[in-house]
Amino acid sequence: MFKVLVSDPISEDGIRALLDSDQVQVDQKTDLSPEALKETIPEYDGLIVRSQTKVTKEILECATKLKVIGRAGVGVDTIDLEAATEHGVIVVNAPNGNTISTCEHTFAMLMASARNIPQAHKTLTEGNWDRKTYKGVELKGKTLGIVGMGRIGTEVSKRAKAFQMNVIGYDPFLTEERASQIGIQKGDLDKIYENADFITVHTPLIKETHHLINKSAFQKMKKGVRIVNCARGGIIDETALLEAIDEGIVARAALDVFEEEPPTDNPLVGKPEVIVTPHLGASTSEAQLYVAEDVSQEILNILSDQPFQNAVNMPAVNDETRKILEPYYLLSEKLGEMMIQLAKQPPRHIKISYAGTLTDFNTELVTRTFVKGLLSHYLGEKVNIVNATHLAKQYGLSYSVENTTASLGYSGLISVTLTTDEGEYSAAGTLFDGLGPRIVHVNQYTIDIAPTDRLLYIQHTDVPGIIGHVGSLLGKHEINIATMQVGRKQVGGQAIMMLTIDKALSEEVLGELLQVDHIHSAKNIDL
Ligand SMILES: NC(=O)C1=CN([C@@H]2O[C@H](COP(=O)(O)OP(=O)(O)OC[C@H]3O[C@@H](n4cnc5c(N)ncnc54)[C@H](O)[C@@H]3O)[C@@H](O)[C@H]2O)C=CC1
Ligand SMILES: O=C(O)CCC(=O)C(=O)O
Repeated sequence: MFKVLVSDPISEDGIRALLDSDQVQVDQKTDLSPEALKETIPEYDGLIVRSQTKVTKEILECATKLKVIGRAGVGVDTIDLEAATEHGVIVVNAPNGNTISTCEHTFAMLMASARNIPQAHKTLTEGNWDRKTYKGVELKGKTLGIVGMGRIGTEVSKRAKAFQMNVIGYDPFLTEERASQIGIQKGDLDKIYENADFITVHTPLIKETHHLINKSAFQKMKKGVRIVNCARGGIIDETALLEAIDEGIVARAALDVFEEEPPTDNPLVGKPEVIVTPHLGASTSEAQLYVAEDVSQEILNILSDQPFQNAVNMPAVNDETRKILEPYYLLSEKLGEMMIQLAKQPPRHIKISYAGTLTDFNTELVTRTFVKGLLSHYLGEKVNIVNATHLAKQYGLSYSVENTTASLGYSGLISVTLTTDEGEYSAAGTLFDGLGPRIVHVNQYTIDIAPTDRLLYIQHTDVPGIIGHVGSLLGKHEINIATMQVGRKQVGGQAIMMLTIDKALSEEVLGELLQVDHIHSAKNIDL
């Protein structure tokens, strides 16, 4: 039975799939302090949060069983992603469920700022009938600048078009073609600042977007611009915004989000030119239902080892690709385990080449599985496909991946080279129809062996009688040989022998083997 903790208020109907599952016990504890969360988190396999719970490094360090964090929303800036990845915890979000609600809230803020609705409401409820102060502006014919043309930005642009606004969008991924499909102009920040009567931001809060709208940006804007932020506090520099309002550059600001939430002593809150809402963009019944349904389903999928879509620290693989690649996961993991045991020094670099049909797919998970196999031999269960490449980096182990045409006649081939300070180790594997994974090259010798539990790897000179010696020595020690493969590059030259055996050789037996003339090394390989 898996245990999932819901630590923020989430739609109960939305988590129905989890509540009804007989594989999962759900605990809803929405008033935990960070200390209390640290104490309780070790019990849980899954955690569902909105933006209230801050999933910090310290909490993740205590989360010894945690496999997945579900963010019922888009922004994952309240989760320490690096720490989650390091601890092998998959983070999934619900990127689509609150798009419309947030877009509609943005539009409500835009219109409220055009017509001074909250300010007018306030004066009237205070007993004043003031029609002069609150003269507004029309949207029709005005220019709206949208910074961030992702899901929400795009929906905002559609609604702005319906209001007959001119829209200029800026996004590093916005092409001319897409802009013209949506019916907007593609611009850059300067074009937006120069032309926009309204500006709305819809980017994530990341290093590049922190204080994206700053003092110098405000200096370039049209006098009387109205600005909306329903994305994240911190995209707009609040100090610079305050100055720009005081200087008369910004006529109105409408903010749903703040650098500090809830805002304390924030001079923007209460300023007559500023409309504020307490991070309500996604607060509709519909959005809360959708995001809770989406993360619940993802959590169920992850806990039951089914495909999932919205991991932010893992690549998504569709069902069809997964079916094709799944057998290669086992092969690549075994290759990784084998190669780390073959290497005599710590690896510095891994080069993975994919050939044949594998080049048609996103093989990132195959790569991660290889790295997992390689690391887990020494690091054990703490390594998984979420943190494998991250951990590799921590150990100074770099990797590169390439697609090649050198499939050597196999339908799909994975070739790997490990570089160490004292040389390279290589291996390649494929899938044989009906036979499953096979290792077909080791250190440039051609062989054909299934990566089963226990292998014996021998390097020797190609002379008559070696196979007999090995066979009788293992027989003497009652070690059964299941299969044996010999690979050589030329007659009488260096050769390798790989055996599938039923039990590992003790140090003594390995020692005896090394006494045999022409045997240079022998090694148990545990897979
Ligand atoms: N107020 C609220 O309650 C809610 C806020 N949000 C926030 O809204 C924001 C946008 O959400 P979505 O549209 O779903 O995300 P999205 O990922 O679909 O779109 C974000 C876009 O920003 C673009 N971008 C990144 N850096 C940029 C830069 N420097 N300049 C211009 N564009 C840049 C990206 O290319 C991407 O297209 C996020 O920060 C999210 O957390 C989302 C839902 C609710
Ligand atoms: O959970 C919420 O209401 C916040 C939503 C949000 O900001 C997001 O999805 O990024």
